[in-house]
Amino acid sequence: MDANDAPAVRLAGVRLDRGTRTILSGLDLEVPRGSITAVLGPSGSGKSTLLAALTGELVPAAGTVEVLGQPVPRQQRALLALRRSIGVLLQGNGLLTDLTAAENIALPLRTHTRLPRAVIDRLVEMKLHAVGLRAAADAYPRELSGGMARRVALARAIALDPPLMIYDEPLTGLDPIASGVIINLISELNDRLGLTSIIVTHHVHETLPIADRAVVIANGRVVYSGTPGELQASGDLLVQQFLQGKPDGPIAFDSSPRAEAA
Ligand SMILES: Nc1ncnc2c1ncn2[C@@H]1O[C@H](COP(=O)(O)OP(=O)(O)OP(=O)(O)O)[C@@H](O)[C@H]1O
Repeated sequence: MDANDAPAVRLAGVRLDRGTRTILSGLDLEVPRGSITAVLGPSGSGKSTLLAALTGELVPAAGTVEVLGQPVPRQQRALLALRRSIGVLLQGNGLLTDLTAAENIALPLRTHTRLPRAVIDRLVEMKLHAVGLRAAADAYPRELSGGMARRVALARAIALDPPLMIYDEPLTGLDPIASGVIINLISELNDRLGLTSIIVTHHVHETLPIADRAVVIANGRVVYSGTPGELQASGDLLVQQFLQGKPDGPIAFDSSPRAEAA
């Protein structure tokens, strides 16, 4: 299969350990190109661990992880090249406080390209425009609302035009209006720029409307993978417990595998 026809992400028989503990096992997943996939699951279920396997931070204990048509490399240079194709929006935004919004967005372009200053300035302007924040170019992060800061972080994550976007809890700490803006932006950027997006989140009800696929992980494995519509209709007790946020059911309230192993 041509690398461009391959799914954006493919996991086959993957097991992920942290130290001697198995966090997730039996992972078989495909994320189609162009899609938005919501990765859901209770706290401590291993969502961030799954993301770490996609970016090569965590080497699987078993199985294969392919991203953008190639196995995640172990060799440092090849890994860095792959990481440039993955835009990551982290929970804390990660903006540098002594740089303006525009300078924050320019940073990956300055670090990873040799483009002339004028071209970088133009690209930064385009990215700010893409997130609806052209007027905030010269503002420092402390001068921005939580929602605006998240949009600047998003503009920085797309600075190098990565084909794959990973969002780790993009709505955490935002009010409902700002959440709506971010979730619409994620959907719009995915469609307009032809990206593939993976959103790890607790915010099930805000995220499912823009998702093409949903994956639920709990108790160390994938308990659901399919469309959001089928997810809501699923009779699976684990899935229902998670969707309804009930403490009692097949997901242990403290779902950490450490508790299970104890
Ligand atoms: N670097 C690490 N070393 C050891 N254990 C870890 C490490 N990172 C995570 N874990 C453990 O792996 C398990 C899964 O954690 P992970 O952060 O992947 O879950 P999560 O679903 O992303 O949780 P949350 O929704 O709370 O962010 C947890 O029990 C956690 O304590």
